[in-house]
Amino acid sequence: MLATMRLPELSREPLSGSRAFFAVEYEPATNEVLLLDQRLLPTEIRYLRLRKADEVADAIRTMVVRGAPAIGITAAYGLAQLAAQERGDAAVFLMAIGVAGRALDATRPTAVNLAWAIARMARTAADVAKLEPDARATRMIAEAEAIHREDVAACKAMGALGAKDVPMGATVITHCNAGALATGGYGTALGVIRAAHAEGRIAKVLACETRPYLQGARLTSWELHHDGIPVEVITDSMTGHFLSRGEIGFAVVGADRIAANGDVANKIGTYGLAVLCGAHEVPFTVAAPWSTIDRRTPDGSAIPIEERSRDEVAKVGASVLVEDGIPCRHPAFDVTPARLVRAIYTERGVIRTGAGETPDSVVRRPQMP
Ligand SMILES: CSC[C@H]1O[C@H](OP(=O)(O)O)[C@H](O)[C@@H]1O
Repeated sequence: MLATMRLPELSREPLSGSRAFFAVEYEPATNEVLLLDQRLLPTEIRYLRLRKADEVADAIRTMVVRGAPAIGITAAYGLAQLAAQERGDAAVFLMAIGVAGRALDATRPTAVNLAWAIARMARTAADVAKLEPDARATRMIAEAEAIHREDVAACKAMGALGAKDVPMGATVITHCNAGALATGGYGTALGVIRAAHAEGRIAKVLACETRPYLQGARLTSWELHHDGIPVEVITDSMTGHFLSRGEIGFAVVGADRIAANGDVANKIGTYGLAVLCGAHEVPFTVAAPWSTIDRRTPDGSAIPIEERSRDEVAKVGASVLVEDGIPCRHPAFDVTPARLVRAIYTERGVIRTGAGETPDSVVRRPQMP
């Protein structure tokens, strides 16, 4: 694993669409997976060059890269990288992809995009297993790049749809980071915010700090500030105060898994924000690619909630907040019931959960020509 302190040179245009920064890219010339180490933001910009699938799995597990779509794309590149390294026959190739896929799948349980991307790469592996090694690798890399490109396109499509619902001159609140740092580029909730800002709809964004891992304070404010979008950081405990004073007009967050009935798993603290938005009649909305929707999960009660390390609650950097030996709980996600969600913006259309729609409503809707 090598590191560089500046945007790495790439042999082609970044698929993220940004020359400023990216969460994940693949470098075909060296067969490396490039990751911005988000654990160090905002104080240090450091890119890691990963050369083995087990390094990629560790990077997802330790949140070098995080965010539902971004970890799916990263896992896809990890499998493509392995495909370029594995020279054995079809059986050996499929065994290697299967072992690595299971290791990647075990890194984080809640974001369904991870399992979705691994399953898609496994199907490709089965299709190409009997080809010559170079041809196999080419197809696997192309599939991972397609997953990446599709995610960026989905972010822009859902962004445009969600922006239409943002009231002119709104102060918009968002929780955690559902931006370019959490996706292949542009962002889901921050995609809605970027599109609404481009249309002159946003007065400012309130970014919840998002304890305990602080993705809002460390990542969302960093992204929006660098994009010239006015942003203020508030502590999670301040949301009720600003809602009660009528200072927030719209809420949009990301998602890690959306159940068949429209229940939404997202970063811990999302449910409380949704309840407060409901109490103050502020639209609470979600933006997510279709790969986040898991129609095999009937409702939110069936979504596995990742429990992360005590230390992510008990410590911030070198500061110890909780004395050793005192237990801490750390569910990394919670579930917001569909009844509290006004709308879910996806690249396939808007699920008007506030009007009783579910993901199936979009599937059944005649697609625009
Ligand atoms: C665009 S989905 C981002 C989603 O993922 C985050 O979780 P984590 O930072 O633990 O990967 C958070 O739930 C975001 O809304």
